[in-house]
Amino acid sequence: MSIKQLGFIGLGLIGGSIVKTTKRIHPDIKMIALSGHESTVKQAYDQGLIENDTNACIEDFADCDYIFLCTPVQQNLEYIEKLKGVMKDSCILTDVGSVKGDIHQAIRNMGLESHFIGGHPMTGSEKTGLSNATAYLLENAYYIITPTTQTDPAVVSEFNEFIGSLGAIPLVLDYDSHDAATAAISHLPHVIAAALVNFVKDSDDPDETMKTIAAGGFKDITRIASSSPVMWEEICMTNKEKILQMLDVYEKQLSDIRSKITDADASGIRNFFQSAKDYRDSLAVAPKGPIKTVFELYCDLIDEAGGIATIATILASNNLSIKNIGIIHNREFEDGVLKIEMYDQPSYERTIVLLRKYHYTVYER
Ligand SMILES: NC(=O)C1=CN([C@@H]2O[C@H](COP(=O)(O)OP(=O)(O)OC[C@H]3O[C@@H](n4cnc5c(N)ncnc54)[C@H](O)[C@@H]3O)[C@@H](O)[C@H]2O)C=CC1
Ligand SMILES: O=C(O)C(=O)Cc1ccc(O)cc1
Repeated sequence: MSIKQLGFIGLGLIGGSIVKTTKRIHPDIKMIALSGHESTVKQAYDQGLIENDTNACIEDFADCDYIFLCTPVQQNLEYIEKLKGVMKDSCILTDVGSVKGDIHQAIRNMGLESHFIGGHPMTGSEKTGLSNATAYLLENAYYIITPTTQTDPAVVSEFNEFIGSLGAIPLVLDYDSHDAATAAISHLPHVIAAALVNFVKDSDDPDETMKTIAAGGFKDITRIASSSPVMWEEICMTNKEKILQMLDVYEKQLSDIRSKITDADASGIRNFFQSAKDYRDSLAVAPKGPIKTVFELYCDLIDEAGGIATIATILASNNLSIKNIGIIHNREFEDGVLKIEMYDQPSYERTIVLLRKYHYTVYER
């Protein structure tokens, strides 16, 4: 399918980032949008991103090839019925919501299964709004895709291709596995971060000693507590069962370490931290299983003529073939960094050792 027009309902951090990325990579694709605040639509128009300068009405979405629902998850559900009578036959409705079970249920209720592919970019931040959206937010992020049983595989493949063209890594999962996995690695951590912040707030003294001395560790683990309360309210309301299951298991973990501390079980305590450290340290290593493995590293480029050529020569003279190389700017390396992709794990590891030997700063991801 050649994509001519995309529609966006919601133009915040995620919707805005997809629009900005699409504009960067596919400048000929036309985009229209409606948003909670009309001023956001005007801003996007002024930035040359979308065609409309005031909120689009639902009927305007009739010519779209894909419509992206990019509002908080419960709001997304409300647009399905409105769009049903408007979408053209070949249109695919998709969403970026953090929970997939509810929207799949709503799609089934509406009889729209052959017209829907769920989506969830595993990237973002605690910030909100179009002003924080970037044309690089999706870069190298897994983008989970949850087709229905009735989505034509060819249509899923085209959608995967489009998502891949934006620099993200499409990964197909069923919606139930998605909701279980995200409850563990995203929803529960947000609950824990907020609980920890509330705990410190309630425990602090009138001089706010805890707040004053809070160091990097506390700030690292609680950054996501600054996320949108509306968004997290809606996620907890729609993934309730799975979040509760994960909370039960997590409470058991807390109670286990509590017992070890009570019993002064030194080796038990050490094992608790060692096992967490080993697993946490392994997160940087390339993923296993069905998840696509990408052997990418990032390297600060010395600001001089021939900087890339020097690195390419070092690698070539050591028989290391580069799969892909280029300067990128993304959310993590805003000032730009050299991204080098290798073909396999051994050459990835040798490249790191070699570049460090030549005093380059190398980041493993
Ligand atoms: N924030 C993050 O890091 C991530 C968020 N998501 C999902 O993306 C979706 C959007 O989140 P963000 O972009 O972060 O939020 P945001 O707060 O930055 O943007 C939300 C957008 O939806 C609009 N909106 C809200 N209610 C609306 C309504 N009833 N009608 C029309 N527009 C409405 C707002 O005006 C705004 O443009 C959510 O479903 C969230 O679960 C997915 C991945 C990461
Ligand atoms: O800020 C972070 O690190 C996040 O975890 C962002 C995030 C929030 C919600 C999602 O569904 C996916 C990613």
